[in-house]
Amino acid sequence: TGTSQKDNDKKGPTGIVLMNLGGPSTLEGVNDFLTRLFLDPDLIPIPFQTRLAPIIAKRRTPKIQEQYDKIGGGSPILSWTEKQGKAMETLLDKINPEHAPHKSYIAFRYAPPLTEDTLLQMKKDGVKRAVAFTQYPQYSCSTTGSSLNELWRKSEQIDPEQSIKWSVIDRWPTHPGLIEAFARHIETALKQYPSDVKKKVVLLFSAHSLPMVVVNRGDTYTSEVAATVHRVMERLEFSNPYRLVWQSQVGPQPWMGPQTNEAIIGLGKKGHNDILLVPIAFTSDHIETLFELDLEYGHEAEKAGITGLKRAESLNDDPIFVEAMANIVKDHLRSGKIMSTQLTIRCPKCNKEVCQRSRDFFANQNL
Ligand SMILES: C=CC1=C(C)c2cc3[nH]c(cc4nc(cc5[nH]c(cc1n2)c(C)c5CCC(=O)O)C(CCC(=O)O)=C4C)c(C)c3C=C
Ligand SMILES: [Fe+2]
Ligand SMILES: [Fe+2]
Repeated sequence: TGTSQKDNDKKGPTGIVLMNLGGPSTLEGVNDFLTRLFLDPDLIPIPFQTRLAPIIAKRRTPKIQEQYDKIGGGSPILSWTEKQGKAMETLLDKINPEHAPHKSYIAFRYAPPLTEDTLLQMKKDGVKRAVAFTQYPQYSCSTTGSSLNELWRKSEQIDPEQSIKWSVIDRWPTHPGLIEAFARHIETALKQYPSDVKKKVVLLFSAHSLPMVVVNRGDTYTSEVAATVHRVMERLEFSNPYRLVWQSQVGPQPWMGPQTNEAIIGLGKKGHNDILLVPIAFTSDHIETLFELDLEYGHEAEKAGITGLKRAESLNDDPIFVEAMANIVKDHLRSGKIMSTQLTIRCPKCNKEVCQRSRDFFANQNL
């Protein structure tokens, strides 16, 4: 009929918004990146935040600039995300023609492209249906929760008429494609060890740590990371000894442990010379893999006499991983669900109701 033809004309592409923390592409971008990060109460609540955040960021900038300098002058996360998005989009048009054309967008929380710029671009492109697809496989209020809250706030400003209908993929810690990609990267890395030590290599899964105050208010991140690890080990038929450890804690308060660097040294003391680090909570390379794991811990291990420390490659633009991304989106779009899960409940001690707020926003959408 005439009406449905008109509706089709107005349809526009299906927008797939890849949400992540982001990183500074250049050294000049480090201060802005850190300022946005320390301004985020969903990540770090600080008293007098708007006044103190720029001061803390400025003080920390030289140290972090030095780290980005050592990994090539900036974070590679934007270029990896662009590659992943383009490849996913092409694949989706093939495997999911009923929602074609798909168009991928990026919304970083602390570095360009920021949520507001992406929303403006989506309106320009005539997007009416969009999926907020977190790039953190495991949910945390401090990461995906923060990104969803930002999307909620900026949508109210930029799209008050709600011309874009949203749905959310908020976690995918045990997706078979993700597990397969991790498992293959581990198998590839294990081949670099001599055949007589291969079975003895300790797989040290390493995830970004979380402050214990966040863990203790019921954040699901740590258990979802453990779920990923368990599935990967199942897929590998528990071929090697393994542990889950936590890296990159900042500041003096208690964080989830054991710490990755202490675990490496501890294993060394017990006579384990062959250790494979597996970054398990972030899919692309970033400062934590390239600087902290490779350079910093690599150096510490060397000093302790450990000669067999290696790292599994990040998933980056691995076709198996990109296929997993496309399948996650396809299954989600076909399910007709507004949230990929309904697990995002109010944090018992989270006064800001960060998770609840984003759920209410998306639950009110009529797809
Ligand atoms: C799944 C990943 C991450 C979780 C969980 C996470 C929680 C978290 N982080 C901070 C504080 C900082 N994080 C910083 C950098 C940073 N964080 C992640 C990932 C997670 N963070 C990444 C990938 C990066 C680096 C980006 C890159 O390009 O490499 C920083 C800035 C760097 C620094 O100053 O050391 C801070 C600060 C908290 C407090 C937190 C949980 C509440
Ligand atoms: Fe972090
Ligand atoms: Fe919360």
